[in-house]
Amino acid sequence: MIINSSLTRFLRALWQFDAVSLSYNLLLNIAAAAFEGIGFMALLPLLKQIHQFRDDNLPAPDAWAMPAYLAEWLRALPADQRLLAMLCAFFGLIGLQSLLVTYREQHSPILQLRFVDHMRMALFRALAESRWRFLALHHSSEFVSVLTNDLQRVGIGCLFFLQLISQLVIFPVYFTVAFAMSPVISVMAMLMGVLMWWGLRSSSRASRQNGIEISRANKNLSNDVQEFMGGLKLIKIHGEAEGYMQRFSNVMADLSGHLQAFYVIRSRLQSVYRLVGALALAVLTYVSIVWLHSPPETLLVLIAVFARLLPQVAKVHVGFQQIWNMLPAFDNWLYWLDACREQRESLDDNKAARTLRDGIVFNNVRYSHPQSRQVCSVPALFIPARKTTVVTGPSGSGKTTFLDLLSGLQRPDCGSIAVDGELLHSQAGWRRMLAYVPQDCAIFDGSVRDNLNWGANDMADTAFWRALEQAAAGDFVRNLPKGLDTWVGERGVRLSGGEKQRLALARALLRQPELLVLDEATSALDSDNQQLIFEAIRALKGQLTVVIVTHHYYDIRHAVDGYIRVEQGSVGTWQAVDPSAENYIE
Ligand SMILES: Nc1ncnc2c1ncn2[C@@H]1O[C@H](COP(=O)(O)OP(=O)(O)OP(=O)(O)O)[C@@H](O)[C@H]1O
Repeated sequence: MIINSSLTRFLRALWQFDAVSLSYNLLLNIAAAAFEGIGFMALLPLLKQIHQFRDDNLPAPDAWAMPAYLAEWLRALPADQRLLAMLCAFFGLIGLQSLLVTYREQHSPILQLRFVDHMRMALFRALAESRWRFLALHHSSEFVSVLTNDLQRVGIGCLFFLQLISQLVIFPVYFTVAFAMSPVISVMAMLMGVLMWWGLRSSSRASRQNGIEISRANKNLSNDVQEFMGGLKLIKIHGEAEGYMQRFSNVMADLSGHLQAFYVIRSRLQSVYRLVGALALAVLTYVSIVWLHSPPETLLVLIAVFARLLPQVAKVHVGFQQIWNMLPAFDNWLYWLDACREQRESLDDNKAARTLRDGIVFNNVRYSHPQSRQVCSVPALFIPARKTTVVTGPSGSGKTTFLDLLSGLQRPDCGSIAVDGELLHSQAGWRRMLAYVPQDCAIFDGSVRDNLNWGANDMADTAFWRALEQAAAGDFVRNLPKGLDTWVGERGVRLSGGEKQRLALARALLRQPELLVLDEATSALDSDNQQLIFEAIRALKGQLTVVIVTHHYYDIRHAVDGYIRVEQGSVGTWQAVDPSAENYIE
């Protein structure tokens, strides 16, 4: 039941993806099967007349299993030419069929690859559009595993499914040929096949359960690899590699165990089919000769049909196992796709940015992290536009949480946040108005230019250099071996911490934001570099709204207009700064 509903969902998704291509693939399969069947039918009169073609004692045209005009024409030919004509026809039909099969074999993998790409893109998009609150609750390895391992398995399963169609289509053709030769034997063979299928039905459940275990083991492996790679530097420094090796070895043993179990299910099935198939063939041959006294040519065709049919039945059964095994991976994809779509944000990020005129008002806002008792409350706060505000408070007091609310990443549980009098979460284009520089500044593998551009390629170099100068990063980028085209490595490993943060600030400024949010963006800098950034922020004073979290608030006093104090999850009001006061923030 569970298997069937999963299969239905899979088929629906494939159909909805590209009904035309799927139908075309199906038609190719039917055509190839029909030609194979007709080729086989051509064998029938051929075999029937093998012992007759030298004399002219030919059967009547209606006994030739072909249209009467064709039988008449063949009868009129001399015996040797008749045989030659039939062999040519047989070869022609099989040739045509093999052309169709070749074409189908090319078409199916393309359809499968497109389908998997489509699934991957759908999940990517759903992830990108879902709420941060939901995403932050789940480990990224969950998504990584679905996007890589699970979808790869769905691809393999999909290919098996497309092949299965061709094998299923060929069944009735073979059966018709066999039935024309001997109805009794054919019905007996079919009953045996159905019995065998029924006897082996438990393998379907085993394959599906095994598929669930493989998905789980793959997710654990993704998780461990991600954590290992993320902490590699520290693991090496602390010499903790051995512990990880042990973890890897356990996770891999788990995964290989389940993969092996599936190979065992498959090979057992194949060997059962070989054995029972041989037995069935022996029984049918015996029945055919001893009880039914079938002529040798009928027996020959029957054996030929069953010799081809049996491996097909085995292939179909194994193909189904592969599909049952893949379905949990498909279900995983569907589960996360639906979950992400349910958490879709309604913000229309494509709307053009506006200006921030007056300021941002928080009114009785409360927010609590999911599965946590930590609450962030903002009873009444007004952040004036075009001012630079520093947010201070002890570690863990809720400063980042407050910035997440301000940037619209998190929605308040109650209360409201309004920008120029309009509710933040009903504002189209809010994200276009702001730029955010977090503690971990997310530099990705690519050139300096790629990082400034978020991988796109639509800005002039002059804009880059202007932003780099503003972020006090112009000198260091000029000194890089290839300037803007220098590769910075994975997570920017080829740059120092300070260089990464200045690059991230330049990238933020390139967006020409109305609101610039910096969350301890100078934490990795020495005092000289920090001073450079603070100078850059001072230069922006009055041009845009800046909100900056820093523990070095004394050093930035000349660059800011006001401050907000956060204590134990409670965000205070905006206070003007008097930089001349010795201890300006109480
Ligand atoms: N995703 C989360 N789920 C549950 N609790 C969280 C989550 N993020 C933060 N918290 C909790 O909320 C509280 C405030 O965290 P937050 O990161 O906002 O503090 P902070 O003032 O920015 O700290 P720091 O100065 O150390 O960066 C902390 O106690 C933290 O444990």
